[in-house]
Amino acid sequence: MKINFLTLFPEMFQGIMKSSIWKQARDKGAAEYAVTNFRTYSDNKHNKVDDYPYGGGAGMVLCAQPLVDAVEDVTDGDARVVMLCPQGAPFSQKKAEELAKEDSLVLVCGHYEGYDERVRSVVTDEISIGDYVLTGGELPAMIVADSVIRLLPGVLGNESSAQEESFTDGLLEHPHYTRPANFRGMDVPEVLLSGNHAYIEEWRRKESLRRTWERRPDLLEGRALGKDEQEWLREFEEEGSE
Ligand SMILES: C[S@@+](CC[C@H](N)C(=O)[O-])C[C@H]1O[C@@H](n2cnc3c(N)ncnc32)[C@H](O)[C@@H]1O
Repeated sequence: MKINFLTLFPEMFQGIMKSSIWKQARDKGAAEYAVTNFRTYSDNKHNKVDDYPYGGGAGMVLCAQPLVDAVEDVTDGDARVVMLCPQGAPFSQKKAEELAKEDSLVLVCGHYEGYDERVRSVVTDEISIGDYVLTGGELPAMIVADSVIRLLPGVLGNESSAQEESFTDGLLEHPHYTRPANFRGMDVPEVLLSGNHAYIEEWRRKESLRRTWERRPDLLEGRALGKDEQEWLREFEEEGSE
């Protein structure tokens, strides 16, 4: 299996690749590793990979361009492209077993406030390692890779075998967008370009609820819903049944 890590911090992977099961897997020819700094794909003259969020707010957002170009360059068409993200599906042994059957895996490590929403256009899977927020996707990528590597045939040998962030207020965070306003035909929602902070705030609360309803309905169990939230939930349910 070839595992390619896309990261802004390649040095974080140096130790682990030379250690323990990771080293054994490589020595046995079961796993091959590549670590790619996606900053090298930036088409910005200063190699910038992040920008301010449309609609305002704290933190920086990873731009779509360098990441999408990097994914497209390192994949051979068949690779599973895994985005490490607190909003992804909870990681499990079952998922590790599924990934271990692949020949090629790309693990995308985010940073800052996360990704421009349009990075998702080149991603096949989104994985969260738990309901907490880490600084970057490097440790989660190592966790995912580690659980997969040890399942590869022959590797184990004789061994028997803050305020708006996700979960803070019980919901997943709303989608993010940064420049450009149109990326490969995908537009930033109009409201984020309006400059109207009240509308933007309302859109974010609603999309935060929608995302939670869509992805983690368990988080809504027992939640004391506000009047507007009840209304939005009815709206989502109606849209879903159309
Ligand atoms: C500070 S986090 C961004 C969190 C995002 N603003 C949110 O609230 O959903 C930066 C990066 O760390 C990684 N990360 C943080 N927590 C993670 C988790 N629980 N599972 C997987 N990746 C995580 C992701 O790659 C993410 O893009």
